[in-house]
Amino acid sequence: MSNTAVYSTAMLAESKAKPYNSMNGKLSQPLLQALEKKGYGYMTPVQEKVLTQLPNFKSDCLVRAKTGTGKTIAFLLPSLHSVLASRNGRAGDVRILIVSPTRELAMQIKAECDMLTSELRPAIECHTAFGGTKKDQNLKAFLNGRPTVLVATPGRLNDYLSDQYVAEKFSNLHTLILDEADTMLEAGMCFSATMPPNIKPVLSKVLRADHAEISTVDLNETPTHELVDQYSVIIPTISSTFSSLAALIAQERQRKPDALKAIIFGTTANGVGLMYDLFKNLLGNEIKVYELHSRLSQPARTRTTEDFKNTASGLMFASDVIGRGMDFPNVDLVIQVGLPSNGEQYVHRVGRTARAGNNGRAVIMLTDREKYFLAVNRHLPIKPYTIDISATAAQATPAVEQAFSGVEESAKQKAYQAYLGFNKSFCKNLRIDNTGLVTLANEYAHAMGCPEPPMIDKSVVGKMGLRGTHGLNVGVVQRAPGGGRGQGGGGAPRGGGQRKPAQSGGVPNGGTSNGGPRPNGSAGSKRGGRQGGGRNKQPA
Ligand SMILES: Nc1ncnc2c1ncn2[C@@H]1O[C@H](COP(=O)(O)OP(=O)(O)OP(=O)(O)O)[C@@H](O)[C@H]1O
Repeated sequence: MSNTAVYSTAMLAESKAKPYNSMNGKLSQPLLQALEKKGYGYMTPVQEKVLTQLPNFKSDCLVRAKTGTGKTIAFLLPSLHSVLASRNGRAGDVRILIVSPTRELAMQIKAECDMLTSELRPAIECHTAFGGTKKDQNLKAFLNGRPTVLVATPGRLNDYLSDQYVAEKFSNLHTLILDEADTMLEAGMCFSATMPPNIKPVLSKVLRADHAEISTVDLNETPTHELVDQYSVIIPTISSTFSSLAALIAQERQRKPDALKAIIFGTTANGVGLMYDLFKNLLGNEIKVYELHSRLSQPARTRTTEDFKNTASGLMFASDVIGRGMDFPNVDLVIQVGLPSNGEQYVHRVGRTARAGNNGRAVIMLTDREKYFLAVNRHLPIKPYTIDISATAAQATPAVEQAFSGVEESAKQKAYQAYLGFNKSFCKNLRIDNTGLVTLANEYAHAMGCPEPPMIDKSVVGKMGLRGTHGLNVGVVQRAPGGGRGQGGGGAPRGGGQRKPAQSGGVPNGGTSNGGPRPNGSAGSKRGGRQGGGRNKQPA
């Protein structure tokens, strides 16, 4: 399903975009036929520039264009065309390697590639390789098949390349594409909406010195889309987060009572899981509520991605596994709760709405302490939210408290721990010391309805550098078998949070691996597929 063809074709035609049929004879005919079948009659600006301004389709190239403007097709078309035109290399070799920062984006790129190659006879194969899936099965299909195109995430790609036999299949590589290159290079052709200056020196290792540079973004212009109205809501303290979010969602739902489709980003996977639990209790009878983050099993992530792509309305609570590149049709609204890691992350999240020419809205909700983000990122077109939601937030408090009484204590414990871990790295910006951080986290716990601060395992406290900090409830956290998240779903407290004497020293099952300042951080598994912690290399 796609919202884009109808809009884009009309809008692109109106804006005098170049029609794809002008590429007859220059681009492989079956590729053009596939575009026509899909209803993509005109090039988006980035596609036009890549297809008409590159010295040739084999040129190294750095491309920068705003989010949601069709970069995927812009890199797939020239690389597919030139591989089809060259046709040398052994059958079964990978000719185009696309490195993607997340699994969800890898699957989306494969879908776009399959669409473009659907008219080719014989067909060419596009494979994926990413974590959370059965490696042996994927590898067998990869080795026995003819994976002309491979879309991979860095960890699994590294696995493949470290096996010499498997690496052989890459020896005739024609094109390397780094999608979302700025994240990829923290870790051919490079494509991104943002390009922080510290990435530039690394680019010279990937691209030839004479590489082409294509940008559809004025360098002084903000990379967010002009079609997104962006607002900030400043709340006095963290303790009103949940009631303010409830009030904000209620306010935004009034704009589209029957069919709001929104993504709500949180800062950590477990914090997102908690918001999902809360809002499922609060609004689950009125609107579909989804969660997507790294603590879910891969099948659950894949299913939710598909469901949310296809739904007309719903609230998706998400971490940065879908912060970049993901194309969910018709998202009306993006809400960010808490600090994004930086301005680029803010921009990419906002880019999940107003895609392919649709309008969208974005709201960032920050506490008074966190509002420095707006000053630091003054170039972003964020205006104060036009409606004062403080009164409705106060009215929403009893319902939020009631909904929290049905949320598992272990979910609150994990969200609390993740909050500490995430904000530890922002202490300086927030102008707080360790005691101040714990005070904030305890306010957050209070807002979740915890009568006292949830217990933190003493080893986690050590890893976070919070040993001896006043206000922490330190002990040895025991997880229920299987990682501490129950299988049932009835909301009864279980799992984490049982107290044992701190000196007993037993390392809890899976509870200690994410204590540091990395976003999205503590362990657990959950009904509906939330997983045990620590092993996931994916962001968020
Ligand atoms: N020429 C076109 N005509 C109509 N729709 C198009 C065209 N090109 C791309 N689209 C559609 O526009 C949407 C956005 O494209 P895409 O996901 O490639 O954006 P992007 O620039 O990579 O965004 P991001 O920076 O967020 O990764 C997709 O649904 C895609 O299929």
